[in-house]
Amino acid sequence: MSVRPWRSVLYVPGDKPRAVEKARTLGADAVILDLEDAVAPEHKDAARENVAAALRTPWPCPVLVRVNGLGTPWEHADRELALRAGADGLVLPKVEDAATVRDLHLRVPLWAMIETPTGVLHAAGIAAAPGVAGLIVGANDLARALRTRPDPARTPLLHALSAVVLAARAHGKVPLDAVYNDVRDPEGFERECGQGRTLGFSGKTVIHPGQIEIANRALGVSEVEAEAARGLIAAWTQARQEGRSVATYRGALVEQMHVDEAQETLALWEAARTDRPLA
Ligand SMILES: CC(C)(COP(=O)(O)OP(=O)(O)OC[C@H]1O[C@@H](n2cnc3c(N)ncnc32)[C@H](O)[C@@H]1OP(=O)(O)O)[C@@H](O)C(=O)NCCC(=O)NCCSC(=O)C[C@H](O)C(=O)O
Ligand SMILES: [Mg+2]
Repeated sequence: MSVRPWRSVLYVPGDKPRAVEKARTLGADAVILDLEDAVAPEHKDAARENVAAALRTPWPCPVLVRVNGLGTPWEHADRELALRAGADGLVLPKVEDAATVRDLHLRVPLWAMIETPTGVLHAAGIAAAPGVAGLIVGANDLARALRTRPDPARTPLLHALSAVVLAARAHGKVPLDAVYNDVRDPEGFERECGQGRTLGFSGKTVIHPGQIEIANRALGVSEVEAEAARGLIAAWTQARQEGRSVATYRGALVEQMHVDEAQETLALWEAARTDRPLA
């Protein structure tokens, strides 16, 4: 089973060379070099050059480039740069329908940001489009568009968050949760990571080095979980050897889907400990 962890995916402003270089060393599962909202209009050209330079040397993790959206003055130059410079994927903001994705005919995996009401309503079609590797929630834009009020439990966004997970999972794509804006609130961030994992997200997009380790822990497989997965598989194997179709482990029913889940858990646990060249 080939799996890759996406526990922490770090946005780095493309116009900050020092932050970009630092990002190589921070232990994020992937990095997004941002040309969009983190970069002011007057810095867009410099950011593009900086990102091109950063992509000339190898990275220890996948590097995606977030380009400016369709209809902006920068969209063509950004896309051209991401493709020419050899990014591992392109993050497209504010994707609203599958036709947009299909018309791009990209040669690299596309990560579609779902951050408008229309994008949420069309998330399943977007996830199904060829070339889409994953869906990323943009909760700042979405909250603004929905006119929700701030809520630590994210209650007003739960429907949309689940819609994104549902769409991505239905089509075998990776769902990534939104950023947590308060970089000085590790407890709140950890709570939100846990909520995202409970909802079914594979990982969390993060904006600060201090959030990476927390996301890797909260969305990763712990030693205790790996041990439980091994125990469950052993209980199942023994039951099958004894001719039984079902087993129990620690008092709970075990069926084939639980074994599949345990195997995926162990593969993720293993993958987080090894170098993972992109397939
Ligand atoms: C949020 C920040 C502006 C905080 O900056 P600052 O207060 O300067 O942070 P620190 O002083 O604590 O920084 C300490 C060192 O860490 C480096 N650093 C900081 N952030 C990053 C980063 N993201 N990647 C790599 N390195 C980083 C600093 O350079 C310091 O290093 P050193 O000088 O060696 O000490 C800032 O963290 C930041 O700009 N974060 C990224 C913001 C961003 O990318 N925003 C856009 C993506 S989020 C988004 O768009 C949401 C979505 O679209 C939606 O709709 O929701
Ligand atoms: Mg956004």
